[in-house]
Amino acid sequence: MSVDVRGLKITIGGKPIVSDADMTIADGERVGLIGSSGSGKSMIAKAMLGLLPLTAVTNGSIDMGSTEIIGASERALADLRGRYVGAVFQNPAASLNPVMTVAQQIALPLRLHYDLTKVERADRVNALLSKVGLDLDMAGKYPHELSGGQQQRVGIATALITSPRFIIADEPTTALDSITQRQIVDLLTSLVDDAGASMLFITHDFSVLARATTRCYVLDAGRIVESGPTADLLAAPTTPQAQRLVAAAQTLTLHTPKEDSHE
Ligand SMILES: Nc1ncnc2c1ncn2[C@@H]1O[C@H](COP(=O)(O)OP(=O)(O)OP(=O)(O)O)[C@@H](O)[C@H]1O
Repeated sequence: MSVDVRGLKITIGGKPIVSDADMTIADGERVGLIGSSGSGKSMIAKAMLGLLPLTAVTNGSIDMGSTEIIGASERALADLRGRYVGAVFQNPAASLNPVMTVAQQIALPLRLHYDLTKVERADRVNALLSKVGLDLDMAGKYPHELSGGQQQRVGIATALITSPRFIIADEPTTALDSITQRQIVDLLTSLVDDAGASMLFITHDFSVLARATTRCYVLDAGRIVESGPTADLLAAPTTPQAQRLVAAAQTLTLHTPKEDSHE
């Protein structure tokens, strides 16, 4: 699904959080949004999901597969989130429901938005468990019984269970160690590509960005200051803001060790 953001402006309590942001994500494209802490990345993600705080004033346009998000009804937004847009968040432990089993968690979007039998739901959950690399005996476990990497695999399965056309990944690997980061980035990108979906991948780490995306936007203090192919931006950033981020990333390079499992 394509996403077209035009002149997005978010203000909270009179304070500008995002100013005149323009972004496009083509159907099937993986695009990054990078910026330092507090630059407004999550606010853009929340605006796309229709989940901004009630105190936020939003202007501009977010066209998502021909649906205008800004000003859409709660019902339209819930339907869009449930069926067409999937989200993976930073802290899997906090975004999973602690009293739901893995299977219940993954099946929840299906229960809320689709009229399927219990058996059909279980079949889809089992298929997705294997796609995200979790054993079927994980289905009955609770989040606290899983490692951080396994929890994020459940988060990815929950985001993908309805076969969404657009995935928003908001710092999905920040809470993980570097080996697990690499596995989760590779898993997410391959599942998104297999599904032919598009993705916005938010991070403050250029090395993760290089692995996850082909094109990216640099956000600084709520403004998009640079954009282009991720490899070019990483090799030759032109704005001082992007140059600072790249320099910081060079000291925090993703490890590429030989061993495969560290969960
Ligand atoms: N609920 C809120 N009410 C008021 N201001 C908020 C709220 N949430 C975030 N902000 C402010 O909005 C700005 C952007 O925050 P945001 O979470 O989008 O940053 P970010 O780039 O995602 O940072 P990080 O990388 O640390 O997650 C910050 O100045 C933050 O203090």
